[in-house]
Amino acid sequence: MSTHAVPVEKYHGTGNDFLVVDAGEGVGDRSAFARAYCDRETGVAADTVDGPIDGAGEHGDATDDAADSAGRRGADGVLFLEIGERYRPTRVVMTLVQPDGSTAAMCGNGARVVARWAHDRTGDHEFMIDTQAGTRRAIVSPDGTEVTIEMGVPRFDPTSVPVDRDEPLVEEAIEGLTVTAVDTGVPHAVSFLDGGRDDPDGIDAVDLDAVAPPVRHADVFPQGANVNLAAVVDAGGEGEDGRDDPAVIDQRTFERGVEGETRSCGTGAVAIAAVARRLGLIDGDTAVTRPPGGELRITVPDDDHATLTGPVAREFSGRVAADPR
Ligand SMILES: N[C@H](CCC[C@H](N)C(=O)O)C(=O)O
Repeated sequence: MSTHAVPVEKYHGTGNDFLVVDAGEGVGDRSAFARAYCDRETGVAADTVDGPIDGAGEHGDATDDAADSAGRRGADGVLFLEIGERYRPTRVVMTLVQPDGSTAAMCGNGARVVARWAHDRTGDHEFMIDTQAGTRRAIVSPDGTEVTIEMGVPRFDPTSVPVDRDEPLVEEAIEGLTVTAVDTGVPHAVSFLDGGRDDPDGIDAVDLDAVAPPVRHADVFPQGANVNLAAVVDAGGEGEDGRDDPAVIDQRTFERGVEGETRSCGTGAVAIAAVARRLGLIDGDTAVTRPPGGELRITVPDDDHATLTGPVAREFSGRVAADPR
């Protein structure tokens, strides 16, 4: 059993918040670490860590932070990162361990946080992020506050998601929701409803914590699924200047591994845009999704990789015990 202290940094992307730990810090039981420190009632907060860590600023130094998730105790996961600065561009191997102790192959907002963390360390603006779903290129904006990730091509085929079907699962009734299944690095079920956030009977009227678990655990998803509710607010398409205006889509996501709703989900945003495009619900191939924690910009060109863009903010740093027991 190891009792040494481990430097941690907290970041969030549109309210999807993560602890970042250097993989070389020797955390033995990563699942136990994530279960303890991600807990929303007893997990880590700026005032519970010993800090700040060397060269990483003071507690609460994230003056760029706009979302109201800053200061929330716990996190949506722990990113264990290994940075390879001898490569050009710099590579980062990313492993996301979730609050239930499981590992997710990919995480869009997590990857955005990874790029910002690597930017804060190196000053570089381009990175290759190695995930269990493949290598993803990341670009950090000139001022460091926004990150774009190349997300791969969304896949509907049953083997990729996976779904227990011979054909893609499209607009099928699953446990009370009408669902389309897509792989954006992790499995997603997407259900479009009629009303957006402004509609009193729209997506915010749904009790997601009640509706999502039966879909998340449905037999048709052998590895489970993240469950998204979406509503098209504006279909986008050609604007007055002849260029495509992005579609606007309200988003809510119940995440596997968190086993609850998160303030934002990047792979979910890409899944929603890809399904909207496939079902002909939006006119162009660009969309803005509006999860509770902010706004994400997505492109889903036909037969090409999708992209995900949005803000990332740094919350605080400090040290926690490697073994939380
Ligand atoms: N929040 C993440 C998704 C994590 C995926 C994970 N919840 C799973 O599939 O088990 C995102 O921004 O894409």
